[in-house]
Order: sequence, then structure tokens, then C-alpha cells
Amino acid sequence: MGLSSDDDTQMKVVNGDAGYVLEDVPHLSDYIEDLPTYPNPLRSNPAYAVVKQYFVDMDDTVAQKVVVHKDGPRGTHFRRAGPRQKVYFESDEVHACIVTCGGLCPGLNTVIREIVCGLYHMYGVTKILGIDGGYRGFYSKNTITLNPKIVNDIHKRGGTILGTSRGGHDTSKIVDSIQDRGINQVYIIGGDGTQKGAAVIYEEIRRRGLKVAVAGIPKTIDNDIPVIDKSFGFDTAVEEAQRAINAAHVEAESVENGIGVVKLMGRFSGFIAMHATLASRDVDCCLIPESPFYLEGKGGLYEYIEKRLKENGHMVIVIAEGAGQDLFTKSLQSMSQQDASGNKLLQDVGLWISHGIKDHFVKQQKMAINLKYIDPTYMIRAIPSNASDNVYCTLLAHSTLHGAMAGFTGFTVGPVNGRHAYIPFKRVTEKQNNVVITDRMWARLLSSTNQPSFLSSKDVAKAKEEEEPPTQLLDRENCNDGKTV
Ligand SMILES: Nc1ncnc2c1ncn2[C@@H]1O[C@H](COP(=O)(O)OP(=O)(O)O)[C@@H](O)[C@H]1O
Ligand SMILES: O=P(O)(O)OC[C@H]1O[C@](O)(COP(=O)(O)O)[C@@H](O)[C@@H]1O
Ligand SMILES: [Mg+2]
Repeated sequence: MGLSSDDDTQMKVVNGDAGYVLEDVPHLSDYIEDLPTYPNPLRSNPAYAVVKQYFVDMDDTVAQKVVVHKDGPRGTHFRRAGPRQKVYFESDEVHACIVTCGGLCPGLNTVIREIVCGLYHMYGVTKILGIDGGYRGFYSKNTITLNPKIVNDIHKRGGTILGTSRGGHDTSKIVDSIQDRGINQVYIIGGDGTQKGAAVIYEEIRRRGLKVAVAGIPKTIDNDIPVIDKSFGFDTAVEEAQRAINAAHVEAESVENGIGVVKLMGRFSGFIAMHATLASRDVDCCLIPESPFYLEGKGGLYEYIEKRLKENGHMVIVIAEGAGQDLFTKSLQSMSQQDASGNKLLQDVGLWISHGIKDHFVKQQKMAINLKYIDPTYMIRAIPSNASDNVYCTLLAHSTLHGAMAGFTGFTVGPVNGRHAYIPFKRVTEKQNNVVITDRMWARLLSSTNQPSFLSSKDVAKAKEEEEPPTQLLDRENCNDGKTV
């Protein structure tokens, strides 16, 4: 095995036999010499001591791709998450903090709860601070003391007890605050923007030579974070979206030529819309940002609506908020408007398409329609996480704190092919996870709704060219959208 020689401080690439590559995460000992280690207190914990092979082997890694060919390279691996025999912090030395940034997501409170309880009960850590209101809270607000009693019931509530915000990432002020407060473990929960912010915080801490572990926990309702199988809260959101789709269906089927339009979240990726549609089976058309569509003429949306109403008397349309933005924002100024974090602000596509459909059928004078528009966007993310997300959030929190206690830093955590791994920040921030419309999952959706693909044969060939990897199995990202299934 050989360590690559580049001086990247965010990823340590180790090459092994047969094309094995380990994209390892940084460790405090990479830049601080002679750090003392201590036996993991879990060795004497009555609950965990009895578990056979509770500790993760030093050499355990997780493969990014599990579908392989006999003669293919072993490919990229990440360090397996979990408790180590030795830790780099003594219990009473740890001063941890937790911050939540970006949009809300079901499960945020569960992750907070489990970090607090995990640190307390597994590692005997008692000094834990909550940072109020996202990154800016480090330097502009008071902190919140956290302990198991305070967080006991919070997983039953939506939102985040710590508050959140967009914008306000000032690296030196944040690191000054970490240093001044004597914080040595920083748990940062948030999406792609947050993880980029966490990466620069880690870089600055390393530059200052501080013994501070920086750990990211990926959060996004949109499920657009690459590498990990799925982001927490996504399942809950898809489940909650069913209620809106059911309502749209009931309304639509109760009247003549009823149309139910439901707008769901998904700024650049249509995972929520796609999964909610597949789960429901009542949806006749799903529109997502990755799949361009058009309204007028042959093969367009209006033609399909007319056909579907004639066949079935009613229909349901699910539209992701980022779908079709190019169709109607060109003339509008707000196209270039951004939120405090620099994310593009979107027009209300649901309202726009509802008006468009109504106008079209009024002008046509062929058939009278009855359209109901349902916008549950914030309702699907402001709720508490469901049972399976709660368990997922618990494991994520545990994986993260085991990593920080073991001295890893500059990492984010998540399941890769079902096994939790420590992933370099770069890998989760360099691109976004999108629905691939030339993949099987989208084909399943098209076949379940019977909607047009809105693509000409030329478009299909082009899309295939763009998406198709040179070798089908090994060069494609593993992904939670079922595309490798
Ligand atoms: N490139 C970046 N570098 C540093 N901080 C960033 C960057 N992008 C976003 N942030 C910060 O991360 C936080 C959350 O980002 P945002 O895009 O709103 O949500 P999310 O993390 O869910 O994507 C904000 O406080 C923002 O200032
Ligand atoms: O919370 P805001 O600022 O209204 O933003 C809404 C956006 O947040 C999201 O829910 C998730 O975005 P983040 O992952 O960046 O938090 C998007 O789906 C949506 O476009
Ligand atoms: Mg984001």
C-alpha cells in the first residue's frame, strides 16, 4: 500500500493491490505530534462490553461500489465508521458543540439528541454546547447548554431546538469563537453548503494547529448529497407527501375533469417527487428539474392532460419546485435573486403551471376542467422524523461521535452501501446527486405514470451519451435512487 504524495489536507489517498483505493479522512495526529491515547471507555460499558467485535478494526474500509466484475479494479473505499479501541480525548477533556445550518429536515432533533446522549452515556462527556441559529450563532448569539435531560423529548418535535440560518459563515470569527470557548469537538449538521463551510472551518483549525475534531453530519430534505445512500429525513418527507397526493387524488376524482397539482420540494433534484410518485400510484405525471418538459404542441404536457382526462376523467400532477424553471423565469428579474447562502431563489412553479393549465383549457374551449393546487412544501419537512429515520439518525450520531473521539477530523459521515463510513468533505461537496433520467428508476416512474418522456429520440441519444459511463458497472456512482438496482 502507498500513500499518495499530494499535500491535500482534506483527503489521504492510499493505493492498495488490485486497484484498491482508500480515500481516507484526516486525523488530528496528521498535524499534531505525540498526541496521547486512552483506552475507549466503552470497553467497560455494561451495555457494550458484551458485544462481540464491538470495535471496528483499524483496517476496515467500505467499498463505494458493490457491483463489480471478476477482473475489474477493487475501486474506491472509505474508512469504516465506528468505535475504536483507542481514543484521543479523555472524557473530562472534551468540550463539544453542535450546530444546525441550512433548511429544516425531519430528524435534526434526533441527531442532536443522540449526539448529546451518546457523548454522555458512552464516553462520559458532560460539557456540550448548542450553538444558537446556525453558523452565525458562533459569534453573534449565546450558547445553549445541552445534557440528556434537556434533549430527552426533542426527537418528537419537528425543526431544530438549536435554530438554524442561511448565510453568516465567517470562518475566522467562527474559529476564534471555537478557540476562545475551548471547544475541541465540533459537530456540524447541514447540507452541501454547510459541509463546504465545515471544510473551511476544519482547514482553519488545522492551520492554527488546534486539537479540535470537526465532524459533519449531512442533512438535506432534497437527498442531493452524493456518495451516501440516502439523507436522513428523506423517507419521512416522502411519507408525508403521500398525504398531499392522496388529498389531490380525492379532490380530482370527485369532480368532472378534476386535476390535482401537488408541488413538492426539490431545488435541483427530483428525488422527493420521484419517490412520492412511485409510492403513491395515483400520480399521472411527475415533473422534476432533471427532466425538461414543454407545454404546447404534440407530445407536450397539455396534450397529455387532455388525453388523460378523456381516458380517466381526472388526473394528478406532482411537480418538484425546481422543475421547468427555465420555462418561465427568463423574463423575470428574480431569476438572479439568491438567499443569504447564495442559493438561487425559485419561482412558484406549482402556481405558474396551475394557471397555465387553466388558461390553456379556457382558451381551447374544448373541455371545462376543475383544478386544485396543493402546496405542502414546508409541511413535509417541518415534521418529526418517522421511526426508520429516527433509527437512522441515531446511528449517524453514534458513527460521528465515535469518529471524533477516535481523533478523526475533517470528515462527514453516512451509509455507503449500507455500512457507515467516514467520507472526506470534498467527496460530498464536489457535486450534487441528481435523478438520472436515463436510468432504470426514472424508467420505472415513466412506466408507472404513463406520462410522455418529453424527449425526442435525439434528446434520448444525447442524454445517454452524457450519462452513460464507459463501463456500466464500475464507473457509476452508487446511489440511493435505485439506479444500480
Ligand atoms: N461555499 C461555502 N463556504 C462556506 N460556507 C458556506 C458555503 N456555502 C454555504 N455556506 C454556509 O453554510 C450554511 C448553510 O448553507 P445553505 O446552502 O443555506 O444550506 P445547506 O447546508 O442545507 O445546503 C450557511 O450558513 C452558509 O453561509
Ligand atoms: O428554507 P428556505 O430558505 O425557504 O429554502 C427552501 C429550500 O430548502 C430546501 O428544503 C432544502 O435546501 P437545503 O438542503 O439547502 O437546506 C429546498 O428543497 C428548498 O428549495
Ligand atoms: Mg444546499
